[in-house]
Amino acid sequence: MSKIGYLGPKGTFSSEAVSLAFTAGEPVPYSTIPACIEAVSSGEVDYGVVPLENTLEGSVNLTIDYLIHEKTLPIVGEVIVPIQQHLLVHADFATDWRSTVTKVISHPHALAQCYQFLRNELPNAEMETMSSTAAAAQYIAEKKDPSLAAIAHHNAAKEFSLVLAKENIHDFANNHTRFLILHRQGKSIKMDTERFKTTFHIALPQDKPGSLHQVLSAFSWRQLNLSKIESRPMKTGLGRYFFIIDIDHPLDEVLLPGAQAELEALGCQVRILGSYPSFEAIATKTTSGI
Ligand SMILES: O=C(O)C(=O)C[C@]1(C(=O)O)C=C[C@@H](O)C=C1
Repeated sequence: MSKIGYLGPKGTFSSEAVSLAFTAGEPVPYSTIPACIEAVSSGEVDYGVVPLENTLEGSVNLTIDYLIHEKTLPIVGEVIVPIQQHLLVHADFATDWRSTVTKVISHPHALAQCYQFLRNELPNAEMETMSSTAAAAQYIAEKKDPSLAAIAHHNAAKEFSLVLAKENIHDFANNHTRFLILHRQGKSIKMDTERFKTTFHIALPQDKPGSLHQVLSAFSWRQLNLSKIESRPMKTGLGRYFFIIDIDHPLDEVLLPGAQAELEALGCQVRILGSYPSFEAIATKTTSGI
């Protein structure tokens, strides 16, 4: 049975992504995203599921940078998960949370996704970050303190016997996170989807005017649709960036190799990070409206 690493503990959105992407396998929790990527790289687990991008908060830079600068692993799939954030408190203090809660704990992305809610409903509460939403839930369950609340998935409430003091507290209804599935040898996985993507990592030649324009033309005249362009610092000096480009197309024998050859002829360094199925999950629990 395959082992699947994810950002734990049980009850995170990453663990939800694992159960949506895999019908079988043994999920293995890690306390950080780099630890999960390292476990895939060393062969401790077969697959890793890591968050990459959220519709409200943008990229998870830690994932991108670790994958590019530390351990480059093939991307073999992606799963897009609807994100519904809830305010969790200990069951003994479920009714008075508005007057008792002075600290809200969660993953930084989750706190940011609920910024307006926190400003309006708990304007004086302090925010504290933790490694994951479920780690925050576990912490407040252990502390059993009326001044503490966590923001997390409803599975975390179930896992740590907490109650949902307020449901669906994310500021915008269209809240989704993209998770990447990694495998050391690039072993592909089957997903129930028609959509395939290929991700290129591109380093432009230094200080050449119009290089980015030329890169984009290599895709545009081939009518290849790009679903994301991300620039991240190369960490070698100010103004030096690399690009991660997602193309809405599987790796074929003509179009993408042609685009790659054209980019290399322009002096770019190109790596294909993966060509993979993209599965979009639907919400498992209905929203009560925001
Ligand atoms: O803390 C979790 O539950 C995670 O899986 C991490 C994470 C993230 O990195 O953005 C994943 C999805 C949500 O956007 C909030 C947090």
